[in-house]
Amino acid sequence: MSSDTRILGIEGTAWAASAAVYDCATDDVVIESDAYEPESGGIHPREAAEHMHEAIPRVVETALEHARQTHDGPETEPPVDAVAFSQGPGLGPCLRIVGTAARALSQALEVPLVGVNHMVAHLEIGRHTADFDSPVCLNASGANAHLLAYRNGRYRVLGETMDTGVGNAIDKFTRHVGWSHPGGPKVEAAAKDGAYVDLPYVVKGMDFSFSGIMSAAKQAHDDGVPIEDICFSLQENIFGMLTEVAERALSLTGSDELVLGGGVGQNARLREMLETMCDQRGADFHAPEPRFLGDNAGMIAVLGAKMYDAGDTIALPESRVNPNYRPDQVAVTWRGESKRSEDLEPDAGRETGTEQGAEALVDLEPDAGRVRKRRESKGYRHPDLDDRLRRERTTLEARLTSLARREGVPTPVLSDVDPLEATLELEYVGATDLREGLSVERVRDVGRHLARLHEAGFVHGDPTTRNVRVGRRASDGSSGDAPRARTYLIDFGLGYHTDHVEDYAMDLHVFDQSLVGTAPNPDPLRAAVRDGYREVGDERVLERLADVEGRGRYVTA
Ligand SMILES: C[C@@H](O)[C@H](NC(=O)OP(=O)(O)OC[C@H]1O[C@@H](n2cnc3c(N)ncnc32)[C@H](O)[C@@H]1O)C(=O)O
Ligand SMILES: Nc1ncnc2c1ncn2[C@@H]1O[C@H](COP(=O)(O)OP(=O)(O)OP(=O)(O)O)[C@@H](O)[C@H]1O
Ligand SMILES: [Fe+2]
Repeated sequence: MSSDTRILGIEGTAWAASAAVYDCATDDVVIESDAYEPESGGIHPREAAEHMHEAIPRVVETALEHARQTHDGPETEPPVDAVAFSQGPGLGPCLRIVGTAARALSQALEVPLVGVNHMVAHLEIGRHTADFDSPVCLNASGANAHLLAYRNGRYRVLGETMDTGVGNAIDKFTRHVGWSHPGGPKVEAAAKDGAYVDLPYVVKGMDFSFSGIMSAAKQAHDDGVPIEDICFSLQENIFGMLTEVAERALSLTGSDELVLGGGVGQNARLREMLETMCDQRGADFHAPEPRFLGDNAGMIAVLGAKMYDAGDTIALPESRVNPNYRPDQVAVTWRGESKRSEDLEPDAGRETGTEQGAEALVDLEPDAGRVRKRRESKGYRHPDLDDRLRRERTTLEARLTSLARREGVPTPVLSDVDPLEATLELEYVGATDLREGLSVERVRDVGRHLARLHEAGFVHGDPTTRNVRVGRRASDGSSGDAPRARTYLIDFGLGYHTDHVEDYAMDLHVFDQSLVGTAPNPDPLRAAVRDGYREVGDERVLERLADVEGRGRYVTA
């Protein structure tokens, strides 16, 4: 940033009472923090609030003192241009103390207030320190875990945890085994001497869930499995899941930049996996220095400065805190024209040669009417897990692709499968991916197709706009009045049999998120998916979908 803006930032959403001064001219960030460490158990909201009450005035005073000393204007001038604070998400009692302190300071110093979304700050600090243009952001913090990408003035949630945040999941396990909070660093240390044991691994499109793996880990501990092995395997699976969905997000958006944010981002194994994944696919990876990863006011001050420079300040009546403030609720005012393009553009579809998906390399041979798909070994994954996933998914893809066609859903005909080599040979279908050919009619078809699968008792598992092929091949010579082109579902490797309404709703939710993440005007498309689904499927699934979407997952547990 080229301005000479100076901002005081205040953070206190859960455990870190923190204040910082950011000076745009020098790009210096000075942070003063005081951590709350629970005597036993996890974070108690009331105790955390008491900590904020005590520590916030102290850290703010230290930061302000620094601001005064480094201020070279007249003494009558305030030492900073604005006060930025974490407005949410976080623990209500903590947020209110921070909000009150920020309002008081802004009045005393006679400078404006800037209300910062803590999650957006976790990702903007990485974009700032990396100087990336339009990265995909993986936020791995205590109370949250999600993938975000910028599109049309907002950070869109491409994928997220379906239950607890990643740090909280780990902390609950360590509480179960009697270790003190926070557990993440202890798991990291114990994992150094561990060996791999099988644990659940759950991703659904770009969403994921930790409840299954955490119960299995607790059970393994109760059954006497060595703690080092559990810690090692927890890291391999949990971070493997996060890395896999991050790769899927890169593939879906066509971005070649990834940034990491959040307290769990301090974990060296997670960073190593993300780095390896990005290397393997030719993308750039950046993790900010550790002081910017865990909760800290530096990230609040830096984003506060960008917002202030964009004129994004708030009046007192708008300054109420919001414990459930979602990142996609923030109107992004501070991102000008980007160097490459306003929005992320997916890779243009190549119709011959080799296509790199998130999981596989696909050789396209449209003239021969076939494709060969090979699930490549992933260097970031533990070899045992890698073998297991590649085999399981290849077998499932073969089985469910055929099963779906028997249920009347267009899919490629399978000509060969080799689970050991993780390869498939399939019919070449469609003319382009749905991503390049979105229309209301086509997504309505997808709604019908998904309903047919669900009526037959299974889910696709990863129904994104890239996993739908549309249109005829040019050689079909179809024109104007010809029957409407078909809409094919491909890539069933994450599918599974289930009779749970929740799983069906999640399947729709995954498709919905891919529309929101990639379509310029998603709302009519989202309505059409539901219309198509309603024609064939069960209304209860749509009701559950509304429920899935309405769930406030941004609650510190
Ligand atoms: C809403 C806000 O209050 C919340 N903040 C938060 O959760 O604190 P954060 O500093 O981002 O993350 C703390 C988590 O980060 C984990 N953690 C810290 N060091 C770790 C390490 N080396 N390996 C794994 N986890 C680690 C801790 O166990 C803890 O669960 C959030 O951002 O979700
Ligand atoms: N049967 C097919 N006919 C035509 N094109 C195909 C076919 N299968 C795959 N493709 C093309 O290759 C791309 C990648 O294939 P696929 O989705 O199966 O791989 P993947 O690595 O599992 O991808 P991802 O996990 O990113 O969805 C598809 O988006 C599509 O463009
Ligand atoms: Fe955080």
